[in-house]
Amino acid sequence: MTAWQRYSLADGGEIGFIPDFLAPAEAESLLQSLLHDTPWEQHFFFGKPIPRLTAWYGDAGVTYRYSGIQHNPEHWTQPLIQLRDAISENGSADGLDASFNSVLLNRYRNGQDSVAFHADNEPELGQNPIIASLSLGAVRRFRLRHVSTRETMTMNLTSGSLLWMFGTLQHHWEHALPKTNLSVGERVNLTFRRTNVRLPQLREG
Ligand SMILES: O=C(O)CCC(=O)C(=O)O
Ligand SMILES: [Fe+2]
Repeated sequence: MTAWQRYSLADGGEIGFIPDFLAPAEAESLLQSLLHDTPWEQHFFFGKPIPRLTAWYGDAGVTYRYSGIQHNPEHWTQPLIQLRDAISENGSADGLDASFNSVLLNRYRNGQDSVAFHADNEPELGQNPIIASLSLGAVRRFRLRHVSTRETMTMNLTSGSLLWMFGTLQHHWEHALPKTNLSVGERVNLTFRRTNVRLPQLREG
């Protein structure tokens, strides 16, 4: 595994990139098992299917809200536990205290599957979340865009690569995985996160 490529972006956004976190054969076999073994779900947004399939794994009680619906996580599988721990260790080696309690899987079936510009800024993720994003399968372009200056940065997320997002990135930058007309195969992306459990609101009086 090579060292981190580190990009410090405007206003304190930080990116770390390891192109070969997993060897090609390892990435391919993980891709095949995830495609086969994951309970993929199709979600809808205002009645329209979102252009990708998803799955959510995590510690018991770490729920995930989507379109106003509370989702319970799938139980961690052995391969996902191993991956989670190896990724945390990779973060620690570079000074990131990354202990994850959940992972969101996205499956992009072809070039028409995508994710629009957004920031991972849900309150449950905390002030400056540390997110690790592992890519498997087809190479896709990942775009970052500053929310006010519109400066952009584009990276190719290759199979087996690991992308770290941290610092103030989610405040000042959005990211997207655009559609492509190229004929591309399946891609699976895993974003490991620490999601704080929402406690019920205590009311006074
Ligand atoms: O697929 C990717 O590389 C990005 C996924 C993403 O941004 C997300 O799930 O929040
Ligand atoms: Fe995201």
